[in-house]
Amino acid sequence: MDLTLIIVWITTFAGFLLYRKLKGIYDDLESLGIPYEGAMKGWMTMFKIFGAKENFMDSITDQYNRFKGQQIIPSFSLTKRAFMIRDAAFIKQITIKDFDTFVNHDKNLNPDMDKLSGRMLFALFDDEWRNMRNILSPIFTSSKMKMMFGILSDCATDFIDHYEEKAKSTGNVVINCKESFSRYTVDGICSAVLGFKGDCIKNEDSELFKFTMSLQKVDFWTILKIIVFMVAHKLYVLLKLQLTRKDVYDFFYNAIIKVMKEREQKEIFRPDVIQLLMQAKKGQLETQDKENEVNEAELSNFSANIEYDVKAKNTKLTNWTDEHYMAQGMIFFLAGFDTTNILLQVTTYSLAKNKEIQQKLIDEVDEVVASLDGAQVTYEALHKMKYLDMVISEALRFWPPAGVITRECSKDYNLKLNDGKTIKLRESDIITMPTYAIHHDERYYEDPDKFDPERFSDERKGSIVDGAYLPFGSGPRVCIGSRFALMEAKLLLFNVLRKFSFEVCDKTPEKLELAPSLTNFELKTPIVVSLKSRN
Ligand code: HEM
Repeated sequence: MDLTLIIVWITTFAGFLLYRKLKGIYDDLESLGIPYEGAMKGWMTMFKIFGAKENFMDSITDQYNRFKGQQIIPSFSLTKRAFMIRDAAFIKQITIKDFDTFVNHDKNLNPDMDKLSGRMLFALFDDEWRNMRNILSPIFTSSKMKMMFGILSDCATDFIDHYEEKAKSTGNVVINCKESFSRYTVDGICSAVLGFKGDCIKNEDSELFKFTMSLQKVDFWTILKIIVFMVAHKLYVLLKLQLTRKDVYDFFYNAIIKVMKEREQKEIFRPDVIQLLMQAKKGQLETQDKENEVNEAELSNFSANIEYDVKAKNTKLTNWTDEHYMAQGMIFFLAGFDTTNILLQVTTYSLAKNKEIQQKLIDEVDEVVASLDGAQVTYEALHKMKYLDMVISEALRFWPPAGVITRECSKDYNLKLNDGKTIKLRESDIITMPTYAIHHDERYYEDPDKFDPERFSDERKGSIVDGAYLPFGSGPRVCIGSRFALMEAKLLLFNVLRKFSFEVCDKTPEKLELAPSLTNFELKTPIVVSLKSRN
C-alpha cells in the first residue's frame, strides 16, 4: 500500500471516530435547555477551524454575537462538553471566587501528549501547578523586573540604532511590524530568559530568527497528531507520538540544562531567568526581596497581574525533572515573544491611525526625555508614564493577544442563571471565556470598536466592570509574565517615539482582518507602517 493511501485511511478513520465522539457530546448538550444550534453546526465549525477555512477567533466572536441575551452557551471541543461564558460576573465567579473548582486549563494538554509542552506551567494541574507557580512567581516580582530592565533596554537601543541607520538618507523607513517587532521580542526573550544575545535585529539572515518563526507554524501533521491524541489516546501513546520537534527539544536542552550546568561549574552569574531558575531549583528564590522591591502603587501598570497566594495542600516538592525546567524556559520563550509582538503591532497600528492620540503620547515621551538629561530612561520613570499605560491598556483591550481563556471544571457545579434556571456543570467540562468578544461587548464598553485610551484614565478606569477586562486572564491562574511583557512593550514604544513617529503608508491596511488560521492573530494583510524621523 502506498503512503498516500495509508494517510487517507488514517485520516478517514480518525474523522469517523471524531464524528462519533462529537455527536455524543453535542446530543448531551441539547438536553441542558440552553440555546443549541445542533450537532451539524458544531461539526461544521470544527471542520472550518481545523481545515483553516475560518479564523478560530472569528468563529468564537461570531458565535458569541449570535447569542445576545444569553449568559452561557455551548462551545466547541473535540473530546469534552464545552461552554462559552457570555457574562462578566460568571467570569469573576469561575476564575476568582470558585477558583478551587476551576484551577486547571484543559487537561488534554498533559505529559502524555507532549513531554515538554505537557509540563509547562500552563499545563500543570492542581497541587503540581500550585507548587510550580510558587517556585516561579518570585522570578516576575518588580525587583526582578528591575534587574532585567537593563538587558531589555539594550535590545530597544539595538532596535533604534538599526532603524536610525536605515532612515539616515531619507528620514524614514518602512517596516513590516510583525517581522520587526518579532526580532526585538526574540532578542529580548533570548537575553532576559535564556541568557544569550539573539542578535536578530541586526542580523537579517539570523538562523535563530528563522527557527523561532518556525515554532509558530501549526502544520498538517501537528493537527493530525492532536486529533489522534484526542480520539485514540492509547494509540497515540503506543506510537510514542510527541508534538515537540526533535530540533526544538534539543534547542531547549542546550539553552537551559546545558547552560545551567556550565554556569554551576564555572560559577557564572548573569541577571536573567536562567539564573533565577537555577536558584528556584535549589529552593533559594525568595518572594520577598523587600530592599529592592518597587512600590507598585506608584507605578502605572493597569493591566499587570496581582499575584494570589496559591498554597498547595501537598507542599512536598514534586520530583521536578530537567524536562520540567526545560518546559518552563520553553513557555517563557514562546509566550514571551509572540504575545508581546502582537501587542506592539496593534499599538503601532492604532497610533499611526490616530494622530491625536500619538501626539499626546509623544508629548509625554518628550517630557520624560527632558527630565532625563540625556540619560537612558529608568524603570521608575517609564512606569510612571500614565498616558503610555493608558494606550497600552487600550491596545490590550482592543486586540487581546491571547483571545480566549479556558478552565476545566473539576467537580459537579451549579451555575445559577439570571432567569432562575441552573446549569449543572460536570467534572472535565471545559469553560471558554472569549476575551476579544467580551472586550468588544457594548454592555461593558461604550463604542467598543473605537480605540480610546481615555477609558483607562484615573477618572474612568474605576468603572470597568470586574471580569470584563482580561488581557492577561483572571484570578490566581493569571499570566505570570504580565510585568515582563508590559516592560518590554513600553520600553520599545518609548525609545521609538523618542526618535520617530508612526505614519500610515500606502501598504498600511485600511482595517485589520484575520486570515483563516488556527492561530489567533494571523492577518490577511500584514501591518506595515513608516517610521518617520522626528529630527
Ligand atoms: C502581551 C503579552 C502577554 C499576554 C497578552 C499574555 C496573556 C496570557 C493569558 C491570557 C494567559 C492565561 C491566563 C489565564 O488562564 O487566566 C497567560 C498565561 C501564561 N503566560 Fe502570558 N501573556 C503575555 C506575555 C507573557 C510573557 C512575557 C510570559 C513569560 C515570560 C508569559 C508567561 C505565561 C505563563 C507561564 C502562563 C501560564 C500561567 C499559569 O498557568 O499559571 N506570558 N498569558
